Amino acid sequence: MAFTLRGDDAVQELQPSPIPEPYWVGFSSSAAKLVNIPLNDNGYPQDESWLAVLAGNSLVTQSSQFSQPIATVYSGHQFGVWAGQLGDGRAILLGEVADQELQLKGAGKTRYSRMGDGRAVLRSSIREFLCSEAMYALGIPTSRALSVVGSDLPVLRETKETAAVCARLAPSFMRVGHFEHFAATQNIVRLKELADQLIDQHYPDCRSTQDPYLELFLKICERNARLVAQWQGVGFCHGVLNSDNISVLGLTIDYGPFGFLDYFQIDHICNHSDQGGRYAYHRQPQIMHWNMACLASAFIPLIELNHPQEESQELLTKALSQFPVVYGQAWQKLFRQKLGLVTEQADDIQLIERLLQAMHDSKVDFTTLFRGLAEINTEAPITEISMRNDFIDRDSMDQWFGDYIARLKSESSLDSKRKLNMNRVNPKYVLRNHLAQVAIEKAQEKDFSELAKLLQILESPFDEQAQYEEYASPPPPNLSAIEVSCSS
Ligand SMILES: Nc1ncnc2c1ncn2[C@@H]1O[C@H](COP(=O)(O)OP(=O)(O)OP(=O)(O)O)[C@@H](O)[C@H]1O
Ligand SMILES: [Mg+2]
Repeated sequence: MAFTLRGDDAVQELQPSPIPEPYWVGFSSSAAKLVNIPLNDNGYPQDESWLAVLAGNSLVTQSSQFSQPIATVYSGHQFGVWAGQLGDGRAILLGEVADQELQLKGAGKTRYSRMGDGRAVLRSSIREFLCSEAMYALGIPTSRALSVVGSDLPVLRETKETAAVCARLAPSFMRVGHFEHFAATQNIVRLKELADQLIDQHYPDCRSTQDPYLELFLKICERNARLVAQWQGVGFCHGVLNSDNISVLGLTIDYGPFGFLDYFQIDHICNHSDQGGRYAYHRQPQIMHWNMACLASAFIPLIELNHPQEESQELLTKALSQFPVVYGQAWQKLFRQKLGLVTEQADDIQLIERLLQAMHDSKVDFTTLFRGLAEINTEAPITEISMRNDFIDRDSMDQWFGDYIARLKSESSLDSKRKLNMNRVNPKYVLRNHLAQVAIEKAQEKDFSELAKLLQILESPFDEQAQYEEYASPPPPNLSAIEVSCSS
C-alpha cells in the first residue's frame, strides 16, 4: 500500500503537468521486471501507453489506471539549518504498481514547489536514472529508476536546457523530513499515522514489541548506518545529505550532485555547491548520525505516548548511540571482505587504515586498487605487484604488501577462492562522472545509444566485461575534474 495520508495538511492531490512530444531517453528493463511490465524485443513496454504515463501526460495504461496522484509535504534540515516546510516540489506519486510506489520526478509544479519550476533537466535525470540502477546492481539499497522520458520543452538553469521526467520506484519514498514536518507543526495525530503506516507496511515486526515506535526508530537507524557503510565501501558520495533526502527505509534517494571517488581523497567533496565540505566522503557517517538525531527529535512525541518526558529523551538518546556501533561493525565487516579476509584479527583495522592513508597520500584510484588486490599472488615476490608503482612511498607500501600477504597467509583459503569472493565485493565498474558525462552529451544530441550501453555495463559491475575495459579505467586527466552542483 502506498502513502496513505490524505488531506490538505499532508498531501496535494494533483495531476502531473504534461510535457510536449515526449520520447524515450532511457528505460531499465530490470526495473520493469520488478513491476511486471511486459517488454518488446527492444526492451521497451509492449503497451505503448506507458510512454505517455511515464511522461506525466496520461494516467491510463492498458492494464492500469492511476486514479489519484499526490505530492506529499515534508520539512527538513538543509546543510545543517532548519529549512522549514519543503515537500515534493517536482515529484508526483502516481500510485502503486506491484508493491512499489511509482513517482515521477520533474512532473511539474506542486503546492510545495516554492520558487522552483517543477521540472528536472535531461542531464540530472540521466544521472539519477543511471546511478539508481548502478547502485541496485552493486547491492546497495536504493530507489530504482524505470525510465527517463525527454521533451524539447526548454528549462532554464545556468543555461537553457531541456526537460525530462525520471520515473522512480521504491517501496516507499517516506523521508526523515516527513516526520520532522509533523513534529515541527505539532501535528501529533499525523505523526502517529505516519509512524503507524510505516510500521504496518514496512516494519511489521515492530508491532509485536513492547515499544513499537522506539523499535521503529532503532531499525531506521540501523538500516541507515549499514547503508552509509556500503556507500563508503564503493567510494560513493551522496552530495546532499539533507534530512529531507534521507529515507526511512534506509534507501539511497535523491541522486543529485553525487559522485563516485576516482582517486581516493578521504575528504573529497563531490558537490561544487558544498563549499564547507559538510557532505565530504569522510563525513558521511557522522552526517547520517546527525540526521538520525533529527529523526530522534521528531520521534519524541511518539515515545512520550508511552513514557514520561524525561525518560522518552533518555530512551531515544540511548537508541541513537547505537548508530556508530552498527556503522563501525558494518564498515569493518565490509572492508575485511574487500581485502579478502575471512577471519577477524585485531590488527585488521590498522591494516585497512594504513592502506587508505597510503591511497590518499598517493591519490590512488579507489575502484581499480581494490579490484586489483584480488590479483595478488601470495607466493610471488612483492616486486611483481604492479600496483606498488601507484604509490609514492614505495618502501612503506612494500612493507604494507608484505604485511598484507602475511595476513592472507594466516588464513588457509586458496588465492583462487579469495579472488572469487573479493570480486563479489570490489566492483570493476562504477558510474564515474566522466562516463555519465559522455552519455549525457550524446543524449543531448538525441543519441541515446551510449546511455543504453553504460546502463548495460553498470548492471553487471562485478563481472569482467573484456570488451568494455576502458569503462573501468580512471578518467583521463582532462576529465578528472568535472564539477557537479545542486543545479538540476
Ligand atoms: N525545479 C524544482 N521545482 C520545484 N521544486 C524543486 C525543484 N528543485 C528542487 N525542488 C524542491 O526543493 C527541495 C529540495 O530539493 P532537492 O534537490 O533535495 O530534491 P529533489 O532533487 O527535487 O527531489 P528528491 O529529493 O525527490 O529526489 C525539495 O522540496 C524539492 O522538491
Ligand atoms: Mg531532495
